[in-house]
Amino acid sequence: MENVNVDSNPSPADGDPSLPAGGQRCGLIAIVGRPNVGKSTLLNALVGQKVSITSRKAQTTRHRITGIRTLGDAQYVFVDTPGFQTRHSNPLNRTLNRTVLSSVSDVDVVLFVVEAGRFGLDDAKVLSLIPEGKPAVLVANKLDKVVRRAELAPWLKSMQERHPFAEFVPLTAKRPDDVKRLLEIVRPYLPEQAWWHDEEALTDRSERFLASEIVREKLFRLTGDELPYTSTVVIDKFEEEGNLRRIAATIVVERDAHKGMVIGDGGERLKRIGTEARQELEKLMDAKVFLELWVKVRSGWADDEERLRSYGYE
Ligand SMILES: Nc1nc2c(ncn2[C@@H]2O[C@H](COP(=O)(O)OP(=O)(O)OP(=O)(O)O)[C@@H](O)[C@H]2O)c(=O)[nH]1
Repeated sequence: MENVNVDSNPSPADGDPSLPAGGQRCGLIAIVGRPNVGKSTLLNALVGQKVSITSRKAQTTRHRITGIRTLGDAQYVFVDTPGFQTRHSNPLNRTLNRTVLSSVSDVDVVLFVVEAGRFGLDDAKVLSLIPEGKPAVLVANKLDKVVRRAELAPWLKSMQERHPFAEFVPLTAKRPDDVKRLLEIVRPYLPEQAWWHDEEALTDRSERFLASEIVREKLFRLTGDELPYTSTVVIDKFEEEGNLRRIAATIVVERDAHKGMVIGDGGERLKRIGTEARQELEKLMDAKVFLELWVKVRSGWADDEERLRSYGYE
């Protein structure tokens, strides 16, 4: 498996207390809220193109980093809160919610997202999981949909009574100026400490890593249980030309029979893997993606480097 290290900087947990902060700020941020309030939209806007859905930090094994944004002296590290489930209340979800509680406790600040002017039972359930002592920012999203702005003031006041929020930010996640303002508001809540990630690691290399992970995800999803997990994806080429990414990847399998599984009848399956991966990468990278996929048998001799198909040229 390709081993791309997206985190070349030591983390605080790696233990270098002498590392000078140099006026830098860095912290973990969780974005929580019931489904459909706009969390993904907000996250994408907050991190811009520097999305890294896969990297992990040693000191936050309970979190998956969903994105990182470095702006001025501050590095914002956005993390997942696994299992933040409100749709169904069953014993499993209740257990998950307890996990969430502890994972929310680790972060420096929580962005609690609701739709401006609305607060329902689902919102209340999520809010109840945020510990009182944790700095929480009320993000009242979809402000553009609020017709009567005058009614927002009393609503904000009622929200103030529900929870000791540190900040109240009505905004439209789709408006860049609003998102920039939110970053400025969050900045003081990030502890003064050295960045955990270097800026370079967040751009090209993490996109490269992202590409291999997305192809891998599609590969396993579309082949089901048939394909052994020893199969891997290697990125052979990753080129950036403005708003275009040219990516060539090789799916490496153990046996000829596995190769057949990946390719499928008449190349159908490989084609789907390529198409789905390309579409998702385009969304994540906010760029046009040309993706070429090859399949190679690791121990094979005859098919080495055989180019099977290329996709993305439309
Ligand atoms: N009008 C408007 N629509 C928005 C805004 N932010 C998000 N949306 C829309 O709201 C819908 C839900 O957005 P998502 O970002 O998928 O919401 P989510 O909270 O991540 O949803 P889940 O993944 O279900 O938890 C999408 O159709 C978005 O386009 C906003 O500021 N204004």
